[in-house]
Amino acid sequence: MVICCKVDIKEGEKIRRFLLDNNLLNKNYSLKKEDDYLYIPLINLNEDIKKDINELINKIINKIEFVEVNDEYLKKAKKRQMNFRGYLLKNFKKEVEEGLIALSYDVIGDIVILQISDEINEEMRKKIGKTALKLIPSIKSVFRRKSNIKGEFRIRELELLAGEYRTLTLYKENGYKLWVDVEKVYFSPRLGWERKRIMEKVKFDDVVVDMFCGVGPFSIACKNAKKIYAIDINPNAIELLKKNIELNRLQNKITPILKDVRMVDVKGNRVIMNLPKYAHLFVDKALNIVEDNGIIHYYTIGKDFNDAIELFKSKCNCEILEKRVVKSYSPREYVLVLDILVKNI
Ligand SMILES: C[S@@+](CC[C@H](N)C(=O)[O-])C[C@H]1O[C@@H](n2cnc3c(N)ncnc32)[C@H](O)[C@@H]1O
Repeated sequence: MVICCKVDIKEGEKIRRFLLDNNLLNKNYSLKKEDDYLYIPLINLNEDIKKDINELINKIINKIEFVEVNDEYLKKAKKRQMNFRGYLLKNFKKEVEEGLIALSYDVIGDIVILQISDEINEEMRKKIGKTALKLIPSIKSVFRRKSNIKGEFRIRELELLAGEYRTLTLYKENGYKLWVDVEKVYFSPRLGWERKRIMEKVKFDDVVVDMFCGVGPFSIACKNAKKIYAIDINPNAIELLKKNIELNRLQNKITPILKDVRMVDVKGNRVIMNLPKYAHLFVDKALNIVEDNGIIHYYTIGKDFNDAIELFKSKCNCEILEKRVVKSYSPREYVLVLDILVKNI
């Protein structure tokens, strides 16, 4: 049995608030409406407390009645679910502090990718995966990063921890949609804000060259431009890019090109170089693509901007319009972006 305060429904919210503020509300049960009355569950009260409440509540309303109600009558309030980070902190605090399990994870469509070290045994990894499946909303598959990003295609190995083995998913950001295969192409949802920043800079008469386009998130973010050349060497990325062009109805603007960018002959006034680890090797090609007074969005890895600035200053007459840290890369390094106005070469 649960003790409830039975009050006129019109006074219900006022009394509920009062009981909540005084820690008298029993949060394990829901409130129940019946006819013109509201039954508000209370924590266990002895007769003295009941008398005190009565006096207090009588100052707010004239009549209050305490009734005992069968607890099945009051629907049990849903226990507030712990979130996944809370679960990790509660059960794996030491491993989190030692860097074996990361609190951050990537959600790409209905797929989540966790960061759990090989040092955590397989049984435990799968247990964490199953919990992620329960606690992270709208998720169908849980993977963990099994390797770093590697190779020319900049992809990583994944290990399925829970849910279905499916790596293709639909991702939404900044008002556009993208098919992404988390196993076959590079994709980072952590660049969503950066893509928005570029999106806001694009002008209607821009010709964009996205030198390392992947499935096309930057190219599609530039959809207000006049023309976009989207280049990548990974056939899976270009296949998905083609689907993404259709999905976002950009057939008239984006030209997909499956080639090594060094073999592509195009020109543009806005060049995107999103290959942070190796972009420095492609600066000459970018300078060959960019028109005078065009802009290069140069992504690189470093602890500061100095090397990148020196590299460009040594090769052309340019001005750094903007520079910012995009995300962390390793404990002491960041992914950096510089917007470089190339006046002439
Ligand atoms: C870091 S990913 C970026 C992908 C995409 N811009 C994004 O934000 O999701 C770099 C991409 O460059 C492609 N790539 C690497 N070397 C290339 C080259 N020489 N020519 C064209 N694309 C290349 C890889 O296949 C990969 O898809």
